[in-house]
Amino acid sequence: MASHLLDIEHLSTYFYTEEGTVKAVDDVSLQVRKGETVCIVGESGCGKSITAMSVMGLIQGPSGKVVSGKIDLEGTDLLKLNRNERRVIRGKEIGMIFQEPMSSLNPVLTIGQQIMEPLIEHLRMSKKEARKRAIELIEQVGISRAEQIANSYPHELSGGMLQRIMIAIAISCEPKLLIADEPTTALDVTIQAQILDILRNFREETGMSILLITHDLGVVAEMADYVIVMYSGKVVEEGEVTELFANPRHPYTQGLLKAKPILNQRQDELYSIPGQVPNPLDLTESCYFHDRCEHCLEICKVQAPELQELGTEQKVACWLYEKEATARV
Ligand SMILES: Nc1ncnc2c1ncn2[C@@H]1O[C@H](COP(=O)(O)OP(=O)(O)OP(=O)(O)O)[C@@H](O)[C@H]1O
Repeated sequence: MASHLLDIEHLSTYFYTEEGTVKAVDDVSLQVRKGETVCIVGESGCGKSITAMSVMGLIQGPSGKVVSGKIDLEGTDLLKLNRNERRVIRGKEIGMIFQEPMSSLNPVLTIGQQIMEPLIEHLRMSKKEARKRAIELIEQVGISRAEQIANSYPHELSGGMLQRIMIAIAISCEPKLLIADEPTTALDVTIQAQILDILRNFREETGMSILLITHDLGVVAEMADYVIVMYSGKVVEEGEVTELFANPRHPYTQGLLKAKPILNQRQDELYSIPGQVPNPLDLTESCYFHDRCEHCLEICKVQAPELQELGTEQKVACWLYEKEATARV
């Protein structure tokens, strides 16, 4: 079995607001193996982005804080590094692509300058070398007229092109891990497929790992080896993609899969999970999904279930499987 590149253990990240404490990420553990794509899925507000921002060291204090846990990248606990060491890891070992490329690019620098920056800083390239590599990277992400694009400013490019440029920047130093937070959400489906192709090809060529955050199960089906389902800051189910899609155990995962449109099949009404994600300031000791769950038991209303292993590599936090889980121990 391939070894872990990223090992997150019991991570908790909170926001201390005037209204109370938001446990955005609450005791989350997850692993990403070398060369593997792990997808984190869940509805808006489940803690997917804050998990990624915690790995990147981008949680904004003083209100936001990683309160406990370990984020281990190939033996280095990132939470023990100082700001400068973290910045080096961020550009060189871990690349990140955000949902909105426009807000991550600098409007007054050319595309070429922005791709050159990490090459000069982290790989110590000369300006000339960095410029040459920047042009190659622009070509590598499928943009023609690379020279001309390098001299353009962000506002001159389309959303799909900007997202490709973000990928070029993120992969420029050949990171071991690429974190992509909803990288295709703002794009139309054709461009979305092209962007996913670029990521997949690059993964195959370099053997990097990808941590991909999405609410789109179509993207998960295309990209993931392993899936983590989050709900209200917690992992509620996880497993190999084929196993999880074939046999989803948690009622939340089942609902997400039911809500996914099926290709070539006309559905008169798309299913959506009834109710909403609970207010993070109003969480009790219950299973957070209980009031949206068709299978709610009495215990679900008073006690949250632990994440338990079920069979090969699937884990679920749900009282419905308690007997099955203990029987296997
Ligand atoms: N700066 C902040 N201050 C207070 N609460 C925050 C802050 N940032 C995020 N949160 C809260 O943390 C929780 C998790 O947010 P997160 O952005 O990780 O969700 P998400 O699953 O990525 O959703 P989305 O798909 O909408 O980005 C949410 O309840 C959110 O309101």
